[in-house]
Amino acid sequence: MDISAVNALSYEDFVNIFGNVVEKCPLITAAVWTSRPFIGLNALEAAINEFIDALPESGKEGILRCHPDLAGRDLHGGALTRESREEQRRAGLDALSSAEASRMARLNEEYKERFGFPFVVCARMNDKASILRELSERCQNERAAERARGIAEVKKICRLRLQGLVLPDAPNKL
Ligand SMILES: NC(=O)N[C@H]1NC(=O)NC1=O
Repeated sequence: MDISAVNALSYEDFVNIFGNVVEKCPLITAAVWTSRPFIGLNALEAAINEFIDALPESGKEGILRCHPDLAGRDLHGGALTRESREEQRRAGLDALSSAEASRMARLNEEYKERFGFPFVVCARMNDKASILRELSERCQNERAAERARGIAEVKKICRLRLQGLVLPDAPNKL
């Protein structure tokens, strides 16, 4: 779909198509519909990022809490969104050894216990080894730094999901 097709969508269709670019947060999509017309994919992404940045810290934590654990119960129970399942599969998280799976589960719990929100990382820019390493390192951070880091990862996930739905902006004709 190109950007003019995106701009022509009703809000119902817009939310149906883009409602999960931020995991389980269709409210964000519904809010940015008002900012149409978008001049391109980057403008749509910028509107989403601005909305997120304007939220109070509790709202940002709320976004993080909408994310499923990586390699967690939802992956094994088949309860993930289509997008999350595909991202976790590509990173190899559906094929962990039992040692890797128990390490991931233990670190995820430790992280949630410490911060009160789940560990979020852009799985498509990682593999299982880098995810485990990062999870272990980030458990040592301060809460505010982790909140900001998690939101930065949400934005990366969002960009890749948007790119899967919208054609890239045409290069500038100078
Ligand atoms: N917890 C977490 O990072 N989940 C997300 N990461 C990602 O790439 N897809 C997700 O659902």
